[in-house]
Amino acid sequence: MSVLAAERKVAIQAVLQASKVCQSVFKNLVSGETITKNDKSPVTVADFSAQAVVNTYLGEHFPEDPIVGEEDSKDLRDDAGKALREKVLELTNGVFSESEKLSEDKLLEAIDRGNYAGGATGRHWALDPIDGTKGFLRGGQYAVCLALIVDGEVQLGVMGCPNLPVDASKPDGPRGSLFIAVKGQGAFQRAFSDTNETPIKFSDINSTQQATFCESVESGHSSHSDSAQIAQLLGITREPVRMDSQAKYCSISRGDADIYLRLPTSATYVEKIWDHASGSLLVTEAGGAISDVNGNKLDFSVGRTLAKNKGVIASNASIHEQVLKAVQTVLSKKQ
Ligand SMILES: Nc1ncnc2c1ncn2[C@@H]1O[C@H](COP(=O)(O)O)[C@@H](OP(=O)(O)O)[C@H]1O
Ligand SMILES: [Mg+2]
Ligand SMILES: [Mg+2]
Ligand SMILES: [Mg+2]
Repeated sequence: MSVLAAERKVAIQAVLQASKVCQSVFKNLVSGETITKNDKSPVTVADFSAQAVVNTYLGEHFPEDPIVGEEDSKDLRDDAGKALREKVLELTNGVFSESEKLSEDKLLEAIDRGNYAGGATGRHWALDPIDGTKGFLRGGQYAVCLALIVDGEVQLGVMGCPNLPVDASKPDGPRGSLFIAVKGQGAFQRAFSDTNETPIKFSDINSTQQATFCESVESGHSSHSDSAQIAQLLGITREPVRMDSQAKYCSISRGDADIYLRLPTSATYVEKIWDHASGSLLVTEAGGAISDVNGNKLDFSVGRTLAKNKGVIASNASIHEQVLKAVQTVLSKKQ
C-alpha cells in the first residue's frame, strides 16, 4: 500500500460527505442560519456541520490526530445559539447511519476537536469546512479543504469544490470536482460522481504574456489594484478570473488559469493555515511553485496561522521567479 493510503481514503470520504451537507444546505438556506463572527466574516450552519462531519470521520479513524479547524462551537452553546445548534445537529446527523448519529454534546465536542494550536512537531490535520463562505452564500465557488501536516510539512491535501465544473471548457457541464494530492505522489482530480481519478498539471506556458490571473472576488482579501499593475508589468492582457476559495488553487493546478496572487491588503492580516495547506500541496504536486510575496516558502509549522509569511504567489514553476519580481516591484513602490 502506498504511503498515507488510509489517510487519503478517509480524507476523500470525509470531504465528499461534508460537501454533500453544504450542497443540501445551499438549497434550503434560510435567513437566521448565518451569523457574523468577530472579524465580520460570515459563518453558516453548513460551516459548522461540515466541520462536525469531517472531525467525526477523522476522530473515528485517527483518534490520536489533533485537528486545526477554522470553526468552534462557542456561538452554538448558549441559549441564543439553540436554533442554530439544532439545525447543525439535524444536518450533521443527516449523513450518518442510525448507529453513528451524534447527541448534542457529541456534536459540540466534534466541532471543538478542531481547537488544536498546530505547530512544528507530529501529525495534525488542517480543516477549512467551507473555504469561501461568501462564495457559498452567493452561489459561487467554495471548497471543503482538508490537509494532513506532518512535522510542519503538508503531506496530503483533499479539496471538494461542489460548484466547480468538472471540465472548465464546459462551464455548463457537470459540477462537483474533487482534488487530491499526496506529497511525492502527484495531483489528481475526480468528479464527485465518479471514482476515476485523472492526473492534473499546470498548463505549459513559456511566457507570462500568455498567462491568466486567478484572484479573489473580494478585493479586501487580495488587492485588485496591485494585481492590475503586476499584470501590466508581466505583459498580461487577459482579464483576471475571479473566484472565491481555494478553488483558485485547483483551477491553476489543472491549467484553467496560470497565476494565483494573494496580495496583502493590510499590514496586520495574517493568513490562516487552513486557507492554504491543501491548495499549496496541490500546486507543487501539479508542477507549480508557491511562495509568499517575499519569495519565502509557506511555513505551516508555526501554529494556526502563516505568521511568518505575507501573501501568496502560486504559478507554473517556470514563470514563478518572474512573477515574484513583478510583485516585489509593485509592492515596493507602495512603501
Ligand atoms: N483581510 C483578509 N485578507 C486575506 N484573507 C482574508 C481576509 N479576511 C478573511 N480572509 C480569508 O479569506 C478567505 C476566503 O478567501 P477568498 O477571498 O480567496 O475566497 C476566508 O476563508 P473563509 O471563507 O473560510 O472564512 C478568510 O479566511
Ligand atoms: Mg471563515
Ligand atoms: Mg477559508
Ligand atoms: Mg471557512
